Amino acid sequence: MSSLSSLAEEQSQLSVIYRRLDELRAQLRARLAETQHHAGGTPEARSQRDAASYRYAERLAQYEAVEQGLCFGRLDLRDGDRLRIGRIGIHDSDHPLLVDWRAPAARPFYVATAITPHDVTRRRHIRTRDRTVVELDDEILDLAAATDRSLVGEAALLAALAANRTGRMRDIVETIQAEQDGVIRSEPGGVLVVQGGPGTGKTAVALHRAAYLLYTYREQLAARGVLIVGPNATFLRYISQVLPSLAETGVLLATPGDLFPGITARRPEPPDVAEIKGRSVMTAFLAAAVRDRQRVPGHPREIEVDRHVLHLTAANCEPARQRARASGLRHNLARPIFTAGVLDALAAQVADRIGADPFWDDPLGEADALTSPNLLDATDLADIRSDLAANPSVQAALHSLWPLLTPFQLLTDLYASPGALARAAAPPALSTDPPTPVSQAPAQPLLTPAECRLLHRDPGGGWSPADVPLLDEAAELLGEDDRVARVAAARDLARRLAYAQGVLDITAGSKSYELEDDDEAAIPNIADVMEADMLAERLEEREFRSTAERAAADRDWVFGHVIVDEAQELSPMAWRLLMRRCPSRSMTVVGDLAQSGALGAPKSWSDVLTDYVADRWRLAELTVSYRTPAEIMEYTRRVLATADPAITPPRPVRSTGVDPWEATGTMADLVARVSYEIGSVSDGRLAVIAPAGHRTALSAALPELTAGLPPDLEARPELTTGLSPDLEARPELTTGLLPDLEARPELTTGLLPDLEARAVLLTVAQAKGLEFDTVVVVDPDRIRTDSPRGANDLYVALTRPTQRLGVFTLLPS
Ligand SMILES: Nc1ncnc2c1ncn2[C@@H]1O[C@H](COP(=O)(O)OP(=O)(O)OP(=O)(O)O)[C@@H](O)[C@H]1O
Repeated sequence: MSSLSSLAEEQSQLSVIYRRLDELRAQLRARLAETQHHAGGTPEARSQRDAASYRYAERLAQYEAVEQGLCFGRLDLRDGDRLRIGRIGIHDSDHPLLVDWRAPAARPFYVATAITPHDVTRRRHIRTRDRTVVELDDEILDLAAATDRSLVGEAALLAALAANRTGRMRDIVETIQAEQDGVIRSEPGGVLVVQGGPGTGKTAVALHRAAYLLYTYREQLAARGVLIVGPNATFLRYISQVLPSLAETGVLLATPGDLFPGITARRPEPPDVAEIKGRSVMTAFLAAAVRDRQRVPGHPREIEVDRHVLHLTAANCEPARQRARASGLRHNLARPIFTAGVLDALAAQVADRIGADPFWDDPLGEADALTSPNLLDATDLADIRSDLAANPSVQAALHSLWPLLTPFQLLTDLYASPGALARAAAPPALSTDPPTPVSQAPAQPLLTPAECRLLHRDPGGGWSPADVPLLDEAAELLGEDDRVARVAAARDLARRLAYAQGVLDITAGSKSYELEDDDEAAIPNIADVMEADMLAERLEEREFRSTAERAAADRDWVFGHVIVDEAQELSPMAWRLLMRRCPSRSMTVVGDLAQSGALGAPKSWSDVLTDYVADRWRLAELTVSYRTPAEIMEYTRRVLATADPAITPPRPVRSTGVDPWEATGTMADLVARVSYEIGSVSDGRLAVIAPAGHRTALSAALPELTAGLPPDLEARPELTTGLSPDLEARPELTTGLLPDLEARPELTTGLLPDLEARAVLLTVAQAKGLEFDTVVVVDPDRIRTDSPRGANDLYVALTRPTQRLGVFTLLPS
């Protein structure tokens, strides 16, 4: 019970903090208006203004985002000092009013105990509603009264855990526990693996770690950005409010399907196809597919050029192919070497015809006999070559032998051709090039004929998430022929240099007329301090874009830190892609091996990481389940034992006194059960988790389960945009969030379940990482048998509720 005087004291201090926040917001609004008021000016001035505007808007968004729960804690220190802890740091002149939760000074709020008090005598949790203090919860850190309780701020924590869910994840900044704090504040270098059972706060910790790293290592990370990878778009929507509420906006949230700029890969695909595409052998498979596009004619081909019939043969193309391959350049970059070689061979044929010296072998013409048999000189040959290069028939022949390829074209052609698939899969020993030494044992094919058949598909229809790492691998193998872009950039630089030189000439020229006074002559002129190239660089016209936006658009972008959530789901090929985006290997890998539903899932974290960092990674384990009450945890034990007997389930922190129920019956019985649960969930959320095969029947029987496509969709346009209404109204908070969904609303219609609805129908894959007050799992046996990793899927489904669990077996109708 909070005493009235304590409440009044906290209220008065809270009002001071909010007053200061209002002042800071007003200052920022004024500065923002000032920069937006100016228009025109030099490109440099415009660019600087845009950057300043962006900074002010971003800061303002941060100040707006912390309105709720701005101050949530107080530390009373042994020396009599008091620190108030909040979502951001706020100063009044040089006096700190509020300490940012990420600052070192705030750390004791999360880790101090009676036994290790860190100079804290009292920790106070302050609950507020809007700008009013509603409750205080004090812990006196007194060794005499110490118990072995391991929870920090237990009352506040249990209140947070018991609260109804909203369909959106909340931040946990007020009640972070000591083991979680250790992970959040771990240094950014190297790979940190965070392993923990369901509900141990892995996602929460990952998001708070991103906020912590951006705060503590801002210099280092702001320019390169932080990437957070989550399993699917529904999950990203679920977590998308956490970072803005922690006043951090500069993070790119993406699914693996978003990681190839220019496409949003959402094409559904059978798990066995995705599994094949995810195998590491696909690296060799794609390399073989690229080599297969570097051809020499199987049969001699004739090309007619200006009435000459020229011959393209394996013999005259093979040296060119070998030279191009030996260059070590990537396919598109090596192409000029190949085309040059073939053009030389064709030019030689033309030269033979038109330049042959008829008297070369004349026995009387001794002088002739010593010279070349051909009358054409090097210039003539060069002319012939360039005529040939411009000839459409020659161009078509070169294209068919060694085409310029995009990753999209390579994969589209490969999937569409059973022959190309078979050639790419052939064991290296059977491929003709390069020849394998006879002594070497013949290698296995990379894929079986049946697996190749699974990959076969017609062009069109979009890309699946499993295609994305293959597109990325293909981009690496093909390389980009950026000669045209480089020429354009050089021209642009020349233009800017000429302009800059003109500016300097004018200012230098004007100096001699204007500056007669010695004092004025001492004032440096732009021409004195800047060379033309420097000025040209500063005049570079740049559209201002945030780090997250630039990162999302650039395949070669290298992130400062990468956080992977539900990391157990990623395929070896997806890891290759992610490692390319983070050569520094500053990564946080968060997951639970026992929850993996993917075919070909890793058995250990070493399996995933050894190829990239050997054994140089560190492991942190989270052992306490905050989500799942003891009764439900106990019930799931049996399933976990079949999924992976070696795994110890996490320890629950609370119990609800409500045991899970089990029932068997018809669809009508299920409807009655679910309707009852919906009625009793009050303002919380319920999910029915069922095998995909039951989807149609269940949505017909239970229309209140929105099944991803709410019946009143027209009345709720916000559901079709992929952004929640509040984010739409606040574009600054959406920077980098779900950019693809914004641009492609059709993808969200019916594909993203509405988690904010009272009740929703989901498959296990859709429910991964989410949680609800009540969950009804339908047909557990079918979930178990639907996939080779069905026991893991069932474990995931059963561990989604925070309060109530029902398990219903449907009788066949
Ligand atoms: N310290 C904490 N204070 C308050 N709530 C917490 C705390 N830690 C975790 N939670 C809550 O517990 C729930 C589970 O957290 P989270 O989703 O991060 O777990 P997870 O380990 O990622 O689970 P899963 O593996 O099932 O996806 C969330 O509602 C989260 O807010």
